[in-house]
Amino acid sequence: TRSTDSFNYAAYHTFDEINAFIDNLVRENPNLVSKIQIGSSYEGRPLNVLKFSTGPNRPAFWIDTGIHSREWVTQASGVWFAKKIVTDYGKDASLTNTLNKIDILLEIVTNPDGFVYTHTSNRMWRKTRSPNSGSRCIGTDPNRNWDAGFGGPGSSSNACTETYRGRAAHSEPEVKAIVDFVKSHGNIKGFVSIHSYSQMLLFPYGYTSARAPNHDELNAVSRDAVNALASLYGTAYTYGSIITTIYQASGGTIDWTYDQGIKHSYTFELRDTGRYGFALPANQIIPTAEETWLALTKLIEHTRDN
Ligand SMILES: O=C(NO)N[C@H](Cc1ccccc1)C(=O)O
Ligand SMILES: [Zn+2]
Repeated sequence: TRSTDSFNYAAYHTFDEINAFIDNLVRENPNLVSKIQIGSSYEGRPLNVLKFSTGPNRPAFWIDTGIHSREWVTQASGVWFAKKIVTDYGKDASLTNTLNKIDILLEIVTNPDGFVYTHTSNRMWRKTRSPNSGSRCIGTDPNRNWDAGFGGPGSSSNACTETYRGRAAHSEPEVKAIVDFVKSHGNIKGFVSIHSYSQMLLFPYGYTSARAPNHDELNAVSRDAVNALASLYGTAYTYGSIITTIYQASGGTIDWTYDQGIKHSYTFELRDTGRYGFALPANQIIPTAEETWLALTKLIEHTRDN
């Protein structure tokens, strides 16, 4: 049997277990999956991206999970998405159509230093683990470190806060690696950064109340996506721009990708709405991943076809 067939998708896993899963998936699917190391974390861990591709020089759709390390249902969902893609290619018409036209790029452990820290030291760690000169406090919020309204309202200059933006835009190697990859790839058409929790589907902007030029398109696609998500287990999501739906936040991932020209940029906030929060029980991993995949499929199809 294939190792990734016996992997326990209904449990939370360590960084090493997820990296072993990644290598097994690549080995089992050499004609569909490859691993790209886009850089290294502050503490020297690999930043690994899975590439699902059936042909060269294609546009791509990016998904990242786990940029905030404590949001464990997101990395676990990323693992499930990876297995779903290799399972459904050649069987599901929509996914097969997608992968015959565009690539899917998936970074599962986007903040590995923080993720290891949540396993070893502090389950509630959110930020990176880089030191801050002049402070005893560790870490930068990787969802405030992007060069998009960087340093504006909705981020903190205090290294001891959860939303510390960092000494400069792209100061964090985990962020810089994605910035460099997006720029060098040059043909990423859709970008989704997955967080938990709140049950929301969000689109730009967070750093300004200005409407995104394609706001109506983003809103309509989000509506379709949350309706698809709810169709499975009835999980209710809200949706809208970051600043109107949650709060003002500067230096966020998808504001930067949007301003790079990636007009199909979204952020998910997965289950739940606060009962368990970041400590979502493992028995909700697969249901969460299944319903989220239905929404992701809508975003991917729209990007593929537009
Ligand atoms: O932390 C989370 N979710 O885990 N998201 C919030 C809200 C958010 C979402 C998307 C972009 C910017 C801001 C945050 O403070 O970063
Ligand atoms: Zn988050």
